[in-house]
Amino acid sequence: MKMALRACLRTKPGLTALLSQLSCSGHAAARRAPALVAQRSSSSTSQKIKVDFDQSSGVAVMHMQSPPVNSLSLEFLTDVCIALEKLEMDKSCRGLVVTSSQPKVFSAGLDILDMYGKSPEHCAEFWKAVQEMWLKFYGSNMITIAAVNGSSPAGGCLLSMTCDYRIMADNPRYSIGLNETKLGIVAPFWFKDTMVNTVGHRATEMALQLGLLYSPAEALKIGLVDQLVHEDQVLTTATETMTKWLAIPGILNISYTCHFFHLWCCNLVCTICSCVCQVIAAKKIHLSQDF
Ligand SMILES: CC/C=C\CC(=O)SCCNC(=O)CCNC(=O)[C@H](O)C(C)(C)COP(=O)(O)OP(=O)(O)OC[C@H]1O[C@@H](n2cnc3c(N)ncnc32)[C@H](O)[C@@H]1OP(=O)(O)O
Repeated sequence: MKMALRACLRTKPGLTALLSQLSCSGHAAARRAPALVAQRSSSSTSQKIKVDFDQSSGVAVMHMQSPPVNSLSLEFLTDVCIALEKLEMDKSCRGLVVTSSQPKVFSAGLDILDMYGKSPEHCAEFWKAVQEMWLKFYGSNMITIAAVNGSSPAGGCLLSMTCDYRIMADNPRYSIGLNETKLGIVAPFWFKDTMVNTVGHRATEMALQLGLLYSPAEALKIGLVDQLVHEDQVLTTATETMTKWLAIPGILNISYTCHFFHLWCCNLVCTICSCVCQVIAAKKIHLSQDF
C-alpha cells in the first residue's frame, strides 16, 4: 500500500495538479478510500517517522527521526507525506504536533546531498516532494503545531511556518530562518510567501535579502515563532496549546485555514500573471531592438 501511495505521489504532474487535488477532490477522494484509513492506536509509520496518536484527545504527535539532522531527502519527504495523509484521512485526528527526535535539531532543511549531482528526473521528484510536503501541511484540515526543539534552518523553517503555531526551545544555541541566500540559493517564491504570511513583508524582505538565521529570542520578536519555552517543555506545551486550539469549533478553524490558503492561491495566480506579463514585455523589448 505504501509503495502504491509513493508511486501516486511521484506521478502527480506538478504544482498545478497538486493544488487542484488538494483544494478539491484529492482530500475528499482520499477520505473515501477505506484502505488508507490510519490505525487509531499508536503506530510507527516508517523508520524515519514515528506517529503517536492519542485517540481520546484526537491529537497525533509526529516525531521526525531521520539521523543525524532530519534533513529532508526525497525518501524522508515521502514518508512525511504518507504519514500526514494517513492522519488527514482519519477524521478522529484533529490536531497534529510535529517535532524532532534528533538532539539539537528540528530539521536541517532540504537534504543538500539529495539536491547535488542527481539526475534531472531525481531533481523533479525531489522538488515535487518538497512542494507536496508544503501543500499538505499548509492545506491541512488539522490544527498543526510545530514543537521546534532545535535548530531549524531553511526548509526546516519552512516546515515550521506551514503550521498554525510554533513553539521553540529557548536555547540561544539554536537558530531558525530562511538562510538560503547565504548558501547562494534563491528561496522559491512559495518559501517567501509563506514567510510573508508569517512575519509580514518587511521582515521577510530583510530575512531573505540577508539570509538571516534568528536566535529564538529574535524569532519571537519578529513573530517567526509564537512562544519560547524551556527545552524540556516544548512538547508538553505544544500538546497543552493544542487543547486550546481544539476547543474552538472545528468549522471555524477549517474556514480560517481555507481563507489563508485561498489568499495564497490568489497570490499564485497574480504571480503567474505577472511573470507572463514580464515575458511578453521582454519579448516586445527584444522585438523593438531588432528593428
Ligand atoms: C531553493 C531552496 C533551497 C534550499 C532550501 C534548503 O533547505 S537548503 C538546506 C539548508 N540547510 C542548512 O543550511 C543547514 C546546514 N546545517 C547546519 O546548519 C547544521 O548541520 C545544523 C542543522 C545546525 C546542525 O548542527 P550540528 O552541529 O548539530 O550538526 P553538524 O553540522 O555536525 O551536522 C551533522 C551531519 O549532518 C549533515 N547535514 C547537516 N545539514 C544537512 C543538510 N541540510 N543536508 C544534508 N546533510 C546535512 C552534516 O553534513 C553532518 O554530516 P557528517 O557526515 O556527520 O559530517
